Amino acid sequence: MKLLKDILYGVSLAAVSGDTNVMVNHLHFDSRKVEMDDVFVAIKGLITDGHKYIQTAINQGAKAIVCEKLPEILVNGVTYLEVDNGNKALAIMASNFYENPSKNLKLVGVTGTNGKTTVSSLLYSLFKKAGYKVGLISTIKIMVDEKEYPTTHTTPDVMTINWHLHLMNQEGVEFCFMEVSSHGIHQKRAEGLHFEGAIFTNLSHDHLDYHKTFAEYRDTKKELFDGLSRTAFALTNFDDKNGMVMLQNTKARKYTYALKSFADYRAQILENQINGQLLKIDDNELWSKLIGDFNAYNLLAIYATADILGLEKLEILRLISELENVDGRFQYFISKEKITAIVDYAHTPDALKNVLITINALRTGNENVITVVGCGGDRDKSKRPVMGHIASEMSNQAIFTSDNPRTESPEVIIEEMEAGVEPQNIKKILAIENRKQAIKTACKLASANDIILVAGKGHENYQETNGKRIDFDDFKEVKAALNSLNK
Ligand SMILES: CC(=O)N[C@H]1[C@@H](OP(=O)(O)OP(=O)(O)OC[C@H]2O[C@@H](n3ccc(=O)[nH]c3=O)[C@H](O)[C@@H]2O)O[C@H](CO)[C@@H](O)[C@@H]1O[C@H](C)C(=O)N[C@@H](C)C(=O)N[C@H](CCC(=O)O)C(=O)O
Ligand SMILES: Nc1ncnc2c1ncn2[C@@H]1O[C@H](COP(=O)(O)OP(=O)(O)OP(=O)(O)O)[C@@H](O)[C@H]1O
Ligand SMILES: N[C@H](CCC[C@H](N)C(=O)O)C(=O)O
Ligand SMILES: [Mg+2]
Repeated sequence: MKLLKDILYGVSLAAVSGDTNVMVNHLHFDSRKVEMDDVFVAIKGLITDGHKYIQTAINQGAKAIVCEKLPEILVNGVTYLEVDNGNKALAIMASNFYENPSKNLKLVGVTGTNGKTTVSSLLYSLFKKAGYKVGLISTIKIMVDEKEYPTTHTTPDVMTINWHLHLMNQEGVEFCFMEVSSHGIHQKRAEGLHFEGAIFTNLSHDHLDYHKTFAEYRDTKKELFDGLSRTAFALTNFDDKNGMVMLQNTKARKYTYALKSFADYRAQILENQINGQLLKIDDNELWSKLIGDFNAYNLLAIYATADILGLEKLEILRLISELENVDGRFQYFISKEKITAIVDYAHTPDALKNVLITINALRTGNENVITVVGCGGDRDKSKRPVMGHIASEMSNQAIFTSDNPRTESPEVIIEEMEAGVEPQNIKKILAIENRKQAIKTACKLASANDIILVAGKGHENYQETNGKRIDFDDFKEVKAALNSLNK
C-alpha cells in the first residue's frame, strides 16, 4: 500500500474533495482493472471517455478518483481529485508510484518516422556487447537486460513503461533505449520521464489521420526535445530538413549527424552489397552487415550516441561491425534457385522508397524486383496511393495484398493503393488479397537472381482482421514458398 499524497506529488490539483492521507493499493486508467482500494484515473480517449466509468470503478472498490471534472454526486469515503489533463496527471503519478525509476538509469528516447526500432534495438545490442546491463522498450519487445517481455505498442502506456523501468532498476540496468512514437508523445505516455538524451532519425509521411497536418506531426515529435534538461543530450539528423527544428527550443547539449552536410558526426558510404556495407566514420573504416543508405544513418546515430554516452570510439566501431539485422528489417534469404527474398517492415512511403532504392542498387544486370505490399487498415489512408505508386514505379512487378486490414475492407484498401499507380505501370501490378497467395505468386513469378521484397509487416507474427489475429509470418511464408518451388 502507498500513501495517496505521495503518488500525487507534483500533480497540480484544481480541486480536492476528501482525504489524500489515505493508503491506496494500485493505480489504473482502465476501470475494468480496478480492485479494492485502487486509484482510478479517468482519461478522455478517442473512442470513449474514462469519466463514464467513474461509478463502475467505485463499485469495484476504487478509493480515489482522478478526473478532469468532478462528478455531480460524490460518494462518501472516496477521495476525488480534479486535474487539468488526466493523461499528464497519470504520467506523473505513474512515475511516483514506481519511485521515479527513470531517474535511476540513463534513459535515451528515439523518435522519428522510421528507424526507431532499428536504432534502439541496435543500441541495446551494442551496450550489451560492451558489457553493460541494458533495457529496451521497442515495437518488437521490451527487454529488462536479458529478460524479454511482450509489448502491444511502440511506446506503451505510462504505467507499463514505469513498471518495466522499475524492473530495470531492480536488475541494476544502467542504460535503457526507448522508442518514442508521436502517438506516445501526444497521449503523454513519455511525460514525467527523466531522459538522459533523445535521438531524432527522420521525418516523413505517416499518421496524418491522427495528427491531421504534417506541421502538427513534426511539432509533436519536437516536444520530446523541448522537454529535455540542460544536462541531457539532443542528437539530430542534420540531413533531414526537420532535423534542426527538433533542436530549436531544447535546453539540452546539441549534437548533429549527417552523411551529406557538415555535422558533429559524419560518415561516408564506400561500398554497399547484399551482405553488408563499408562506411568511413571519423577516418576509420567500418564494415556492417546492415545495408542501405538509411542504415548508414542509423549506424551513424548509434555511433554518435555511444560516443556521447562515453564509450571508446574504436571499441564502438568494433562492436557495430558485430551487429546483426533487427528482426523483420531487411531480413533476407537466398533460395537454391538463387532467388533472394527480403522481408522488411517498410510501412511508410519513405521506408518503402528507401528499401527499393537499396534493392535496385544491388542489381547488376536485368534481374527483376518483385514487390509484395499492402497497407494497414484503420491507419493513415493518404499513405495508400503513395505507397502504391512507389511499389509499382520502382519494381518490375508489384503485387498488392492485405497488411493488417483491422476493421476495413481489404479490397477497398487495395483499390486505394491502385489509385496511385500511373497508367504506364498498371500492367505491372496484380491484386491478390490473400497475403499467403500473394507471396506464393511472387515466388512462382521469380527466376534466378530476381529479388522479392515482402514489405510492411516485418517481424509481426500475426495478421489482424476485425479484432482477430491469425498466425502469420512473412519470413516463414516466403521461405516455405521458395523451398517448395520446383523450377
Ligand atoms: C489511437 C490510439 O493511440 N489509441 C490509444 C488510446 O486509446 P483511446 O483513446 O481509444 O482510448 P478509449 O478506448 O477511448 O478509452 C478512454 C479511456 O477510457 C478507459 N476505459 C474504457 C472502457 C472501459 O470500460 N473502462 C475504461 O476505463 C480506457 O482505459 C481509457 O483510459 O489509449 C489506449 C490506452 O493507452 C491505447 O491502448 C490506444 O492505442 C490503440 C490500441 C492503438 O492502436 N494505438 C496505435 C495507433 C499507437 O499508439 N501506435 C503507436 C505507434 C505509431 C507509430 O509511430 O508507428 C504506438 O506507440 O504504438
Ligand atoms: N533511418 C531510416 N530512414 C528511413 N527508413 C528507414 C530507416 N531505418 C529503417 N527504415 C525503414 O523503415 C522500416 C521500419 O524501421 P523501424 O522499425 O526501425 O522504424 P520505426 O520508426 O521503429 O517504425 P514504427 O513507427 O513502426 O515503430 C524499416 O524496415 C526500413 O524499411
Ligand atoms: N506502428 C505502426 C505499425 C504499422 C505496421 C503495419 N503492418 C500496419 O499494420 O499498418 C502503426 O501502428 O501504424
Ligand atoms: Mg518501431
